Amino acid sequence: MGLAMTRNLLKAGYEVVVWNRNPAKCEPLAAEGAKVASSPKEVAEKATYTFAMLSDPEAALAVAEGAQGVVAGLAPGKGYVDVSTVDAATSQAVAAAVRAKGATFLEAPVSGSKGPAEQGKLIFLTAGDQALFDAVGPALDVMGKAKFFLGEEGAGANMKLVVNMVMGSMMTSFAEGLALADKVGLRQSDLIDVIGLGAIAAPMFALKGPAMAKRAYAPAFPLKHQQKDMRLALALGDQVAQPLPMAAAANSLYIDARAHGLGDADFSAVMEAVAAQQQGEAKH
Ligand SMILES: NC(=O)C1=CN([C@@H]2O[C@H](COP(=O)(O)OP(=O)(O)OC[C@H]3O[C@@H](n4cnc5c(N)ncnc54)[C@H](OP(=O)(O)O)[C@@H]3O)[C@@H](O)[C@H]2O)C=CC1
Ligand SMILES: O=CC(=O)O
Repeated sequence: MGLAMTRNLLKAGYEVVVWNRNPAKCEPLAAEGAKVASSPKEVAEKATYTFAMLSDPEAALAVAEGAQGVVAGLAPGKGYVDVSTVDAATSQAVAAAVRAKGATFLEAPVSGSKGPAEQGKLIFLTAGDQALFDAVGPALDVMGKAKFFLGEEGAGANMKLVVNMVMGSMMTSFAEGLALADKVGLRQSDLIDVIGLGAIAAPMFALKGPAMAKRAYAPAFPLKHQQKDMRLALALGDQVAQPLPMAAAANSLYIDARAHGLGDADFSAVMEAVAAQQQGEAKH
């Protein structure tokens, strides 16, 4: 995600300084004009606005608050925009550390996958310092097709988790539908067409369905990240005493798929966990 988003900033003429834990991943961006820093701290020292796109809460905290982290390089007049999908508590902790340095903070998780990231069509779900939202608005417009400012930090993270909880449950339901159709002798391609013509049509089903029918899962949104989002959404439900039985059932399928080595496959590979359950039943 970070690679595609940075490419769009470079194409739009922004001067960009990049860092990645595995430095080899910076090489294509360096070839396209980005400068490479040796730490997140150096990025924050060199840039006015620092963006982070990281896997999970642990990574977000390490990169923000580590000895060579972003916060160490911040100063008044600078801003930090974290576009990773994390929970509200992580975002709030980072916001406090950023503000203690006199800088501003915006959480801005994105909806939309690898394709929208490449096409500059992400949806930003932001919250935090509105002045920073206004300042980086033109850059968000380069990377995305829409941006929402939702209030205090935590609101963007919560919105993202709710959206991805719905998406994750939709995907498991779709996988079960494909499996059931196949078991009763229906063509999965017919099911995809029928769903696509009716009120439950969704771009996700049209995009992922044909590959799922072939049991092919080239990664766009890694399954391990979808499972992380289900886990964080369920924790959010616990915090506010909102039962989420559908999401809990879906999460157990993602956990199953992860345990079977599918964490780096696309999240549609949850189909394999559904299929494995079918085979398990057949043996009994
Ligand atoms: N892919 C998608 O379709 C979408 C993803 N997202 C969210 O965006 C985020 C990134 O997703 P994506 O790009 O797909 O994920 P990747 O797994 O491809 O990238 C994760 C990034 O986090 C870095 N990282 C992980 N742990 C650490 C750490 N401890 N310290 C420093 N860096 C670390 C990785 O570095 P390294 O390269 O060194 O491993 C890598 O740069 C996730 O939060 C995901 O949920 C949101 C919308 C869509
Ligand atoms: O977080 C994933 C997405 O597709 O959005």
